[in-house]
Amino acid sequence: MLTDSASRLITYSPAYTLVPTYECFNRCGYCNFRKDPGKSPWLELSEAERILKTLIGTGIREILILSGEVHPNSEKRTDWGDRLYELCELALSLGFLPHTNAGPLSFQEMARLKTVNVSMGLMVEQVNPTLWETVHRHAPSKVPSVRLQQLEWAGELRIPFTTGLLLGIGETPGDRQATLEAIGQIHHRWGHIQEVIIQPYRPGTHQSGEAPGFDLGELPAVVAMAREILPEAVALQVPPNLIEEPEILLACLEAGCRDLGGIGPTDEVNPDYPHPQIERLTRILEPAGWELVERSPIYPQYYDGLSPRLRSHLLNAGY
Ligand SMILES: O=c1nc2n(C[C@H](O)[C@H](O)[C@H](O)CO)c3cc(O)ccc3cc-2c(=O)[nH]1
Ligand SMILES: C[C@H]1O[C@@H](n2cnc3c(N)ncnc32)[C@H](O)[C@@H]1O
Ligand code: MET
Ligand code: SF4
Repeated sequence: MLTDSASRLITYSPAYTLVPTYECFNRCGYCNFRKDPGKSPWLELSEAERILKTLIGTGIREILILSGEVHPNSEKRTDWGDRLYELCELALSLGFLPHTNAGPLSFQEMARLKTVNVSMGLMVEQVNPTLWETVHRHAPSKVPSVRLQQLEWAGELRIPFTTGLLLGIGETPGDRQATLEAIGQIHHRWGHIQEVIIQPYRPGTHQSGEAPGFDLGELPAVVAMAREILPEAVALQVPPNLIEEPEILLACLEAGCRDLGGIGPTDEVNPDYPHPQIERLTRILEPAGWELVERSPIYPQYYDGLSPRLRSHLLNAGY
């Protein structure tokens, strides 16, 4: 049977995650990534350079800068912002394409990081404020209005943006719909949301609290709802390392998911769930008629909006 090859492409970004610091003043109950403030030495530029140089020629092109958060009022906040910027600048200078997710930023911090990132991101998680009484009880960064404000500012700044939902943290199906609608409204205003991650919470071995959990069998239906609510131009992403069952992954693709996110040596957020190898994913997808292809951390429709400098870095990286 001849399939329309264009519609059967699934994208992913060969990525490596650099962590400026694991310290975070928030304590999301489901987080296996965070360390207490002061307990995680910041990544030195010399160490980052050593790591990045080992990645040259390996096919990795995205550098995900994923960070714990220094409190906005902390006297270390400026140094933290500087370190984020310098790590992005270093990655660019070595031929990589940075994508930063460092939690909520001030407008100025975001504007500055825009100059050294081809795209950025932040999960909305959920817009249900009652999660503040449970998993987000000690996480001021997770107040829904704070997260949505970030998406607005990213739109105003014309930053190609990745966001998403975290499922299984106590939300109702209605909350999921409301979160998707909120993201859709902001995209309608600014047109900058390149992709929405539909992320199932999975328990790890380092988290501080519990979360209700999510039945992975429900994931395709949430993907289908997201496809229904969000404009076609907004790609849907699911994390293959958190979906061990090939049947569920394939059902998510049938439901409209077209992207598998950044795939690389380690999932720093969920270290208990290593990313699958591309060969294994190909073995799962191809018999079902899907072709797995590489993409850059910025989706093609946003290339023209890049600064000339970032555009040249994108071209030099082979996109
Ligand atoms: O390996 C991971 N990559 C994660 N990424 C990386 C993401 O898949 C890629 O950086 C983007 O698709 C851009 O290529 C995130 C990026 C964001 O902007 C926001 C949230 C995430 C979450 C994860 C994650 O849990 N694990
Ligand atoms: C980087 C993103 O990873 C998600 N995240 C944080 N902890 C977990 C977990 N245990 N399982 C799945 N996703 C998680 C959050 O949505 C965060 O914003
Ligand atoms: N701390 C940020 C957030 O929760 C970055 C991802 S979590 C490691 O949005
Ligand atoms: S999810 Fe992000 S904000 Fe929450 S504790 Fe972990 S690192 Fe901090």
